Amino acid sequence: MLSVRALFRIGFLVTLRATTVLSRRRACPLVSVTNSLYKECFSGQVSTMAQSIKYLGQEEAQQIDEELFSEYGFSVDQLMELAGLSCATAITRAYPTSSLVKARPSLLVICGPGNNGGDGLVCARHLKLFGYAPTILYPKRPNKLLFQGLTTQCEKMDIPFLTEMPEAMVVDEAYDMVIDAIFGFSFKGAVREPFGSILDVLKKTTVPIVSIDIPSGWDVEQGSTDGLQPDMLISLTAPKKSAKHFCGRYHYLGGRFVPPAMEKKYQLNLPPYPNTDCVYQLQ
Ligand SMILES: NC(=O)C1=CN([C@@H]2O[C@H](COP(=O)(O)OP(=O)(O)OC[C@H]3O[C@@H](n4cnc5c(N)ncnc54)[C@H](O)[C@@H]3O)[C@@H](O)[C@H]2O)[C@@H](O)CC1
Ligand SMILES: [K+]
Repeated sequence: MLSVRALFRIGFLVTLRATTVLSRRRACPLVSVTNSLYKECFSGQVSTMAQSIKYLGQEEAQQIDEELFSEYGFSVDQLMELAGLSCATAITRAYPTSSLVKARPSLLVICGPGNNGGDGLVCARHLKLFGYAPTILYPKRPNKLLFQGLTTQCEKMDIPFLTEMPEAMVVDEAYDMVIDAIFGFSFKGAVREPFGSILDVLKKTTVPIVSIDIPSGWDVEQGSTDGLQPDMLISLTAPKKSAKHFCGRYHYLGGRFVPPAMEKKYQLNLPPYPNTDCVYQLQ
């Protein structure tokens, strides 16, 4: 026989899971998003601030990226470290370990073949340092020292790497959430394998999905009508146009590395990051 206390605990866990699922499955008519709906998504005090930020198109995002390296002298690994750290920080704010339902705070980090995937590797490493138990799926690894180094760092931190994508039911059973670091602002066209199958599985899962920079598979500017519906989006540098179609619970800005001259040139209107914080909650 179950004690009254045990019944209460089961009831609490079921309600918590149902709330998460409902929030993930919340109807969001992406194609017909209008300005007023957008305002609804961005309700509350921060909405005024959020609306003044510039939403970048794909080419502009790539131009800024290129300029950070060519004109401002940054290196990729420098910015990737800051981007990944801000992602791990934002995740810790939105989902503190104490709020997670599994006995271990288990996260599945799925990394893609470009720099978005690199952000995912850095994020996983910091999440491990913050007390989470990340596992990484990294099916297409670029043959570059930067990514080999990031992979070694994770291996040396005892972060396990999966060899294949588990089924949706297994993901829901084993993990508290999925970090989507598959594609960022350079994504274009129809999704190629193995990522098409991975995204199909993700669409069937019910645990919250956290997307880094862009929900993977979404058009960078237009969003997607039948794509992922992440619970959290972490925009890096500045949100991209597709972020206007994001209807999850949490939207953070990260990547506090934009020099003021560049912010002015592109009229980014970034919000004031509080104190020394590397993230800003937009929603
Ligand atoms: N300037 C910035 O703001 C910074 C950007 N960073 C990250 O870098 C990301 C952009 O990185 P990248 O330019 O490497 O691009 P992505 O990481 O968006 O992806 C490029 C990779 O995806 C593949 N790909 C593109 N379309 C595909 C499709 N339809 N099917 C299958 N594969 C496809 C490409 O072949 C390439 O290997 C940003 O979104 C952000 O996450 C950070 O690392 C550092 C700072
Ligand atoms: K992503």
